[in-house]
Amino acid sequence: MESKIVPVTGSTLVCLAAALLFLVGVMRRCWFGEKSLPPGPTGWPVVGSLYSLGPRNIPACRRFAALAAKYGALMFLRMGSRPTVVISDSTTAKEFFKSQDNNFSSRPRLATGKHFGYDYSSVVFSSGEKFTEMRLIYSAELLSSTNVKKLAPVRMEEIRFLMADVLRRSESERLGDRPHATEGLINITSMVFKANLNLMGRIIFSQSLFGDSGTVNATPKEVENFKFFVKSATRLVGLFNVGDYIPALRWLDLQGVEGDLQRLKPHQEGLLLPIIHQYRKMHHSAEGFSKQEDRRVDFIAALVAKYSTLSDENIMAVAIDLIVGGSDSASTAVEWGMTELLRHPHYLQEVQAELDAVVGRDRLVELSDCDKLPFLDCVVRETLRLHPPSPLAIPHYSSQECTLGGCRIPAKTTAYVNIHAIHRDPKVYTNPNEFQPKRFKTLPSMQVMAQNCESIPFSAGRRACPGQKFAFPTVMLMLGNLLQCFSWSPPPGIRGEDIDVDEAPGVVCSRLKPLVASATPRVEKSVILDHK
Ligand code: HEM
Repeated sequence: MESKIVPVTGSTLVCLAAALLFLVGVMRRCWFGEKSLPPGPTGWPVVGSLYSLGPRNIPACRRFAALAAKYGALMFLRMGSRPTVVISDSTTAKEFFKSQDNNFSSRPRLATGKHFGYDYSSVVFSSGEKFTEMRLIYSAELLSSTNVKKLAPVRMEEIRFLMADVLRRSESERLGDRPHATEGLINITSMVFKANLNLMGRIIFSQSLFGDSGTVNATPKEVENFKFFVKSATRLVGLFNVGDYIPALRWLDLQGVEGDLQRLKPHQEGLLLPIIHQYRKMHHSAEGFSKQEDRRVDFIAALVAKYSTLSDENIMAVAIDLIVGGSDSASTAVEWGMTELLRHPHYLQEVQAELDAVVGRDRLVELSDCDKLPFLDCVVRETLRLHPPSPLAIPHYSSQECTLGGCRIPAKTTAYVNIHAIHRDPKVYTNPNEFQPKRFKTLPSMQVMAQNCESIPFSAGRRACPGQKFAFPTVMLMLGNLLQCFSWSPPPGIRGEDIDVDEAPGVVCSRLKPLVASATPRVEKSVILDHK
C-alpha cells in the first residue's frame, strides 16, 4: 500500500506543540504530584475571562460572586494575561490572610498606580520596601491612636459645618425659596461627600476645598480643577482597564484611561505642588512651622518637616491616596446608612430614641458618646456589612508560588478578596441580603469577627485599611448627628421602601444615583450654629 505523506503546515505544528505542552503538564502532575489550580472559568486566548464576567454596569464584586456560586469560594481565572484568584468566603479568606499575607502583600502594577501613585510610590500602590517605609510614616504621622485623637476636633468642626449646611438647605425648602419642589430637597450624597473631602483636606493640608473653613491659598479655578480630579480619579481607579490586563493592547488605550490619567495630571498638581513648595519654604524659614498654629495636625507639613528624603512626587502620591481613598469610602458608608434607615423607618426611630436618651437634644453627638450608643454602632456595622464601600478591597499580588485551599497558586497572581460575597455568606448571616442591624447585638465583637474574616469592611492583614480607627467613628458621628439634628423622610410621593439600592460599578461601591430626602430640624438652631 502506498504511504501518504501529510504536508506539515503551520497549524499542524501549533496543534502538535499544544498537545506536547498538555502531555508535559499531565506528566509533571503525575510524576511530581503537582497540585492543580483552583476551579474557574476556562477563558479565551489573550482576553482570558475578561469578557466572560458579565455586563459592565454591574459592580465587579457581584459579577465575581455570581461566578463563585458556580466555581467555589476559591476561584482561578485569567484576566487577560494576568492569573487571578478570587476569594469569596471567610474560611478561605482566613487561610489567605494567615498563611499568605506576606506573599500577597504587594500590589499589581496598574496604570492608575503609575499615575496617581507616582510610579507606585504611594501607600496604596507601593510594594516591598517602599510599602513598608510608607506605612510606617502613616502610622507615625497620621493614623496612630494618638494622632487620631488629635484629629477629633477638626472632624467635629467639619461635622458641625455639615449640619449647618443641611439646616440652611432645609430652611430654604420650608420657606419655599426654591421654585421646584425637588430643588429644596437635601442631596445627602453630595453634602456628605463634600464634608468628607473637606475633612481630608483639613487633615492633609489644613485647607478645605469647599466652603470657608480653613485657608485656601489656591485660586478658585485650581480648587475646581482639583474637585474634578477627585471625582475622575475615583471613577478611573474603579475601572478594569483592558491595557492593564492585556499589555499588548496598552498602546491602543481602548477605554481612554491612560489619556484621562495624563490629562488629569495638571489638575492634581495645580493645587498640591504649590502647597508643598510653600511648606518647604516655610520649613526653611527662621519661623519654621512653629508659629503656624492651624497646621498642627497637617500631614503634609509633618512630611516636609521630618522626611527630607521624600520627593514632591512622593508627598503628592500619599496626599492623593488619602483624599481619594479616605473621602469617598467614608461618605459612601454614610450615604448607604441613610439609604437603609430611610428604607426602614422603624430603625431610624430607634436610633433617634437612643440618641435622645444618651445625648439629649441640646448638644451635638461627640466622640465620647460613641461607646454609649450600641444601636447606632449596630447600624454602622450592618451598613458596612451590606454595603462595604470597597467591596473587592484593593487587588493584592503574590511574589511566590504557594498553596491555598489545597490548590496551587502560581507566583505573580493577582488576588481579589470579595468582601461583598464574604459579608453575604448564609453560613454566617441569616437573611444575608436584608438590612437587620439587630443581628450584631448577638454576633461576636467587631474584632473577633474581623479575626475570623467574617466581617472585614476594612480588609485584613498587612494591607488592611490604616484609616479604620479614624473612619469608623467618622461614619458613626456623621450618621449620628444627621439623625440627631434632623427628622428625615423620603422625597414627596416616594415610600421609604421604594428608595432604590442600585450600586455604581467601581472600586468604591457608592449609590448609582444620589440620595435625596427631606429634612426638618429636631434640635434648636443654636445647638448647631452657636459654638464657642
Ligand atoms: C468607612 C470608611 C473606609 C473603609 C470601609 C475603608 C476600607 C478599605 C479597604 C477595604 C482597603 C483595602 C485593603 C486591602 O487592600 O486589603 C483600604 C485601604 C486603604 N485605606 Fe481605607 N477605608 C475607609 C476609610 C479610610 C480613611 C478615612 C483613610 C485615611 C484616613 C483610609 C486610608 C486607606 C489607605 C491609605 C489604604 C491603602 C492601604 C495599603 O495599601 O496598605 N481609608 N481601605
